[in-house]
Amino acid sequence: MGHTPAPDAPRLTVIGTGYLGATHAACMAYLGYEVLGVDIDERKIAMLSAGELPFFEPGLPELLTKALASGRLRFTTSFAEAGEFGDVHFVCVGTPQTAGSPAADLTYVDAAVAALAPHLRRRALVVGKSTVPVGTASRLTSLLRELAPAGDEVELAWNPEFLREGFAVDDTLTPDRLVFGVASEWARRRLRDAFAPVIAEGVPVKETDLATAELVKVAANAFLATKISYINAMAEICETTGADVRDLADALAYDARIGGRFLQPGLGFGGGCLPKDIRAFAHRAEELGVGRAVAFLHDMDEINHRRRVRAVDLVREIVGGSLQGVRVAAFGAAFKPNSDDIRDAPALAVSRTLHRAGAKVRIFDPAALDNARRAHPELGYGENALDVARDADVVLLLTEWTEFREIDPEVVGGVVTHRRVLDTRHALDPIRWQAAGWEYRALGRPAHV
Ligand SMILES: NC(=O)c1ccc[n+]([C@@H]2O[C@H](COP(=O)([O-])OP(=O)(O)OC[C@H]3O[C@@H](n4cnc5c(N)ncnc54)[C@H](O)[C@@H]3O)[C@@H](O)[C@H]2O)c1
Ligand SMILES: O=c1ccn([C@@H]2O[C@H](COP(=O)(O)OP(=O)(O)O[C@H]3O[C@H](CO)[C@@H](O)[C@H](O)[C@H]3O)[C@@H](O)[C@H]2O)c(=O)[nH]1
Repeated sequence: MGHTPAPDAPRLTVIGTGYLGATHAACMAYLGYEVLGVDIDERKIAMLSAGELPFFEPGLPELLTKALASGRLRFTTSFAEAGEFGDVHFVCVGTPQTAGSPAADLTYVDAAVAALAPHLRRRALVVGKSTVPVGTASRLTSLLRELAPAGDEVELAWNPEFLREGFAVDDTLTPDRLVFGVASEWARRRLRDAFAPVIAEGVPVKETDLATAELVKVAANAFLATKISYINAMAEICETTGADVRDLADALAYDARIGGRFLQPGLGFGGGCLPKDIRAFAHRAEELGVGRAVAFLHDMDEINHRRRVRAVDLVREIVGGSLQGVRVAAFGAAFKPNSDDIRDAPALAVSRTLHRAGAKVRIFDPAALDNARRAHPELGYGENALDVARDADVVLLLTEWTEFREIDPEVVGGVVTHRRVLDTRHALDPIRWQAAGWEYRALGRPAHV
């Protein structure tokens, strides 16, 4: 904790202490600020106060411990305490997809602002970090001014967050950029005060209006989702022409204008962000009468979904027909490696479909096993990769954890019934697996690879 707070540094609250908020709170305390984390979930607050992280994120437990020990980080469920304590309040609550609709569910954001506002009795800045449909900030500004005793003294800004799970600490301490959506010079300066140590490291700051800041976030996620779906669309073409999407992607990536990042073909995107964000963006554009501008996002969503369908079809092909009674070893449940997050996880979607088709699926994941078990008790689970591979008719690599990449095909081969593997993430070395007598298949690659 080598950072010294500036004497006039604002005191921060972080409302919503999930993947984003807990990371933000611990990192800001690490950077020298006095921080109060606020959540309505008492269990979460008790855990965080005791230095226990309620989710898996590399590097964050250590940072949380240090931040608590410094005395600069505390947690509470009291909005009165938050209003009394904070000069700058970051709103980090969830904005999931609404059940039965593509729209973002804004009830948590509205509730958080409505709970905080009555306790804002002096000049304060409320900063939205949650991902929201454009126009939300303008609506929340009116709500704040109506409910806050300090009235016009309370301002709203938008500071969208771009961190990736698995890299959340680094992405928070050294982000690619900061985006500040502000409506006044005072708000602009206050936000700069709240990020002074990050800005001092040379991180670029883009200052803009509230609507643009809201849009930057969904535009970025829509672009990333489109890039992934683009290469997966090419995988579909490869599958019908006998071409190899792995070689295609590698060849495209040499062109610096295209680049190889987010061009990994495979089972497609999942998680608590990209899927729901592209749906909410398309929906919001339709509400605004400009749906045609981003109508392609519906196609991106469908391409993404078809990868999951294709993976199941390929399992059928590999086992030669019916899935009834087929024993499947599923390596992975999390939506990506280095995370325990199973929100819209492609891996679990495939396992669930196979289970519904009569297969006997057993899953192992290094971090997401408990979450998967809780959410899908109907599926089978094992304590390690070898355990779930025992007597399997086919092995599926669904989440590309390093542990799975490095697994010895000879050792796995010793416990399965049939040496057949489907690599949905292009994470295994086909030559090594084939040399060990495995029939190796991968999405978007010809059977002989
Ligand atoms: N997870 C990420 O990597 C990430 C990255 C960038 C942006 N975002 C965005 O950040 C937001 C939060 O995402 P998350 O993944 O951290 O979600 P999450 O579900 O992990 O956390 C949300 C937290 O908000 C709390 N909460 C709900 N209502 C509340 C209220 N009224 N008052 C106080 N707390 C309340 C919940 O109890 C929960 O702890 C979303 O808008 C998401 O799109 C997430
Ligand atoms: O080339 C690729 C890259 C990613 N994925 C998949 O795409 C999903 C999303 O991956 P990633 O973007 O790394 O994870 P998130 O933590 O969801 O982060 C995204 O969503 C966050 C929440 O909005 C943003 O802050 C981040 O910038 C944005 O990358 C995962 O299922 C990956 O397996 C691919 O299939 N191919």
